[in-house]
Amino acid sequence: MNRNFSQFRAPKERSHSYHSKHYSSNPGRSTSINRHHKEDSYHGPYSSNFHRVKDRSLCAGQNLRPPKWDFTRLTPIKKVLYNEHPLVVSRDELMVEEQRKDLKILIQGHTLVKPIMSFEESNFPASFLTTLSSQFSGPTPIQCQAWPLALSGFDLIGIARTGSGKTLAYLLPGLLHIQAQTPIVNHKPIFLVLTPTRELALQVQHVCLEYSALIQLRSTCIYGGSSKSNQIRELERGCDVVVATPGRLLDLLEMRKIFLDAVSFCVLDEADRMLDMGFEPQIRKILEQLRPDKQTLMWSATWPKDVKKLAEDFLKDYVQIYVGSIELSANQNILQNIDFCEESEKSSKLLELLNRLMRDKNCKTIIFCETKRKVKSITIWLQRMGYYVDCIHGDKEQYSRESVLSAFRQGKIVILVATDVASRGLDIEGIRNIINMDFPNVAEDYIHRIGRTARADNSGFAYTFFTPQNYKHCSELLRILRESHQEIPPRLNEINHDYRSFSRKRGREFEHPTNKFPRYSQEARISKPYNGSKNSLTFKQPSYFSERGASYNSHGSCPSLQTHIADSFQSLSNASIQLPNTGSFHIPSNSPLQLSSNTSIQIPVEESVRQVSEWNVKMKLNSPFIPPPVYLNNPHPSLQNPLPAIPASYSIDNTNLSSQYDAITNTISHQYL
Ligand SMILES: Nc1ncnc2c1ncn2[C@@H]1O[C@H](COP(=O)(O)OP(=O)(O)OP(=O)(O)O)[C@@H](O)[C@H]1O
Repeated sequence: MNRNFSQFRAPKERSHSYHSKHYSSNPGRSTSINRHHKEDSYHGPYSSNFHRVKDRSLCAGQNLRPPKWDFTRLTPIKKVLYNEHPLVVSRDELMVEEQRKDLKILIQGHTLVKPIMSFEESNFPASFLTTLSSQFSGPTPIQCQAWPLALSGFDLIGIARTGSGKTLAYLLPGLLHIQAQTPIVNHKPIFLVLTPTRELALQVQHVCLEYSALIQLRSTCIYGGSSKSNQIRELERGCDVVVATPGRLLDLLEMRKIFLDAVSFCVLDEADRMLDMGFEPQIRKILEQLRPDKQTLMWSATWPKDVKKLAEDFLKDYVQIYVGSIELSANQNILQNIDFCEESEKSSKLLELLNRLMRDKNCKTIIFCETKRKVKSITIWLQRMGYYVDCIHGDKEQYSRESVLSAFRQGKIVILVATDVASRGLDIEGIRNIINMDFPNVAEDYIHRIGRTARADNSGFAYTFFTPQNYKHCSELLRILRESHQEIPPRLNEINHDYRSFSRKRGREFEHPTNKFPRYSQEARISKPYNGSKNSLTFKQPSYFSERGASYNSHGSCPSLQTHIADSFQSLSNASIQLPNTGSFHIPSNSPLQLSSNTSIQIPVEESVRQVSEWNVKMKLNSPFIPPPVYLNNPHPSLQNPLPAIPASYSIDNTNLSSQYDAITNTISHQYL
């Protein structure tokens, strides 16, 4: 693209007659445009080569073919809309360099487009400026550089930390781009935003609605899990912007309910995530449907190699903007805590942590887990512990996902347990803490997950349980911590050093020298018959969070959970008792049980009562259960009655065990469960 910067000019004004005819009242708009173009005989690129869907079971987009473009008939795209503000013009190269340095902007490609310093310098329409100024004090660094570049018609790749305002960085130029184009037959969309998740699509649509209404444009959100017919009806009414997830968009394309041949401004938000989720073929199919001369923008907080390939294939002569660092980097306003522990310790550590965090009035927290099953079991467990918590994962119906998110936004829920479906792009006010129950499989996900806190200029906390199974991520984690100027835990350096030297020496999976237990046999169990009884004692190394370890009692409602005694006691037929590493146990030397620290024993209750009667066992709660202040502060009616605390420990002596058991069960289950 050969660009001469003297070409920069304001978007060509539409004639007054056009505006009054087409934009005076939104509802009538599509009809008037249809009328206006009735005589147009070019029916777009789909007219001859569209293949009807024959088999719905085939993967989405299977029947779509790239359109054949007749460039002689295509209306030229007006891409260059930028009019430099006199203040920007007056800054020389040196000043611009300084400015980029201050804002930590790195730019590759066309470096001549200067960043702006204030909303006024953007030359946006007055309605945008008023709204922006009423919400924010000035543009974020990515907005400073991306707005002038996007309005100058460049394809671009924008990489900036989580929560840095990337959504507005692409939405506002996109909306102005629509305004500058010649009106389209049938009110087809001109601006397309693709997002990896439904929640992100809805969120982008929410922001888009606010700004598109200011310039009388219409935006529609197309996403899976909700009614197609409503979305089709919306499309039939005509729209200028479509925010979509790839699967549903391809469905509607195949059904010929949407046509993308007029799209001349396309955004891939969280492109790397879309590839992670296996959407690459779908994205390629969709991009093939768009005009080849369109303007394309890709956005992410991280930029792995496979997305670069996609960019090479679909972007032309593009500019790359990095804010902060070229390497993947986390938001520096997040204080990142790493807790080195065993899998089996996570549950008690989580409780301790939540007890502490929930004392703070500002306590909105997301707990990320690796699997849907784990999300479900932790949610049930925490609900039983009395926390007001709900979850979101891919198995949930869409309406339920949306209602949980809405309750979380409104503060009716203060803890959200989630899979990575919530790790990207979600912008929810007031999230203070992120807990990584499991370290994610890739370091990028760690950055995105913790990026749900400290949005815009706020700060936040991240807590990550780091187990030996995660040691392979040591060096990446170290790099992320260093990049974001965090204090490096000495243990992490140690582990990294050991991991590298051990894996070099052995050429196999690392085992830390201080390992006392077989750390990689997550599900290793030893079952021993107990006195010939068919009930057996089960030694279990992993925590009850382990998916296969979770079991349910005869009522099918209550998970039998190790580690925390409250759950152990309320489970009637199958309970577990954590034997803490405190020496409060007297176990006869001839017992078949040989305990090691962090080992827990799962014993059916009947057996355990009989068994413990022979020993003198003192059982302890791992941490005292103190009702979180959310009960006291929360406006939700079910949470207004403060609950009494459960004592930190219960003693059971070897007399009258059943009645002691009943008493404790009553205290715990009647009050809390
Ligand atoms: N100029 C600005 N000044 C202050 N806050 C802003 C500004 N622009 C946007 N924001 C706010 O910053 C928050 C984060 O914005 P946004 O969701 O666009 O971030 P993001 O960079 O897309 O994050 P992620 O990478 O996590 O998706 C939003 O609440 C948004 O309203």
